[in-house]
Amino acid sequence: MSKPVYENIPIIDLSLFETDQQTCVQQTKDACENLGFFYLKNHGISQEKIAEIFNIAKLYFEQHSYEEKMKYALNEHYHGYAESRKENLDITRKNGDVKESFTIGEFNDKNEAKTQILPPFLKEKAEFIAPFLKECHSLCLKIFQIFAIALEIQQSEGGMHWFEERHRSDTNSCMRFNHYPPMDKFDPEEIRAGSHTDYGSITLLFQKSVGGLEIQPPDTDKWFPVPVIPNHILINIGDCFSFWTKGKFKSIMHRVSFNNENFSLDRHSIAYFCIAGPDIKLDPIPSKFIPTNENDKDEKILTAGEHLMRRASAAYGSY
Ligand SMILES: O=C(O)CCC(=O)C(=O)O
Ligand SMILES: [Fe+2]
Repeated sequence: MSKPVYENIPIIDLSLFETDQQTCVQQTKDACENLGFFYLKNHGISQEKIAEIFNIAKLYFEQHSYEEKMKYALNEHYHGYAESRKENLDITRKNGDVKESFTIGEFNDKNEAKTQILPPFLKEKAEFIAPFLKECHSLCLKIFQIFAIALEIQQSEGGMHWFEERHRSDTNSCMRFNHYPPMDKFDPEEIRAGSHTDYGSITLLFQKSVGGLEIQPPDTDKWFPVPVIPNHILINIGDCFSFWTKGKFKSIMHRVSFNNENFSLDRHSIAYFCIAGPDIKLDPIPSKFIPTNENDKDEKILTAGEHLMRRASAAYGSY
């Protein structure tokens, strides 16, 4: 029997930002404080482009041998190809995740990859992939405006542009194609993506037909399925927002598991990880909602780059 669907994942209509900003901001604030996950509709990225990026990812995985893929294995930025079991998102588990992935970093204005050498197949598609990444990034910047308004960051501190400024250029943002191959038999000991929180600021997750994503809402030890809703992007808060808001915005555990219905099916997903510049500090933001106290001064403040590298190296081991 399938598990009940968690019914409280909010759906935010981004067109409200233009027509009823107050409602949009309040709904988003509630979503970030309660669950840290929400669906976005009317987000402005066309379904045709999303279908095309899934198509590119699928062809990349299908049309290249293991040896060919490994020529572009993960580099020092953790960009590139990661074979099945390479990543182990839940470091308490023995076996790695049953998935292969390809991570693409930022492009320059000439649509050239800045952080890696792309395999010829993806390089040929850069005219499509680079603007798609930029569109994802612009959507994230718009979401950050909503967050800054929600947190009432003072004009003198940067106001609604506070988070945007920290994600302007030369960030560690990246897009990851995930391919979860089918299993011959259902084995409850295996997992497609171990339980984890995301390391960056926010993640845009594009899901497609086959589900399996589950979340663990705050203060529970239960897992709830996150259904795929066509034409909606799933947004989740990453660790950096939890640091910036002292836990007010939730970065919650999620995983992709096998179940009796999906173990024999191929699964594809695409994540855009929006990550701040490497030197951006993760200290509490100037907001009346985030109290500061004397002890804050004694705490070692991480940068976004330090946090990312710690978590990525734990999950991937050596590159
Ligand atoms: O594939 C998915 O649905 C989720 C993947 C995920 O959580 C991640 O890559 O951080
Ligand atoms: Fe994740």
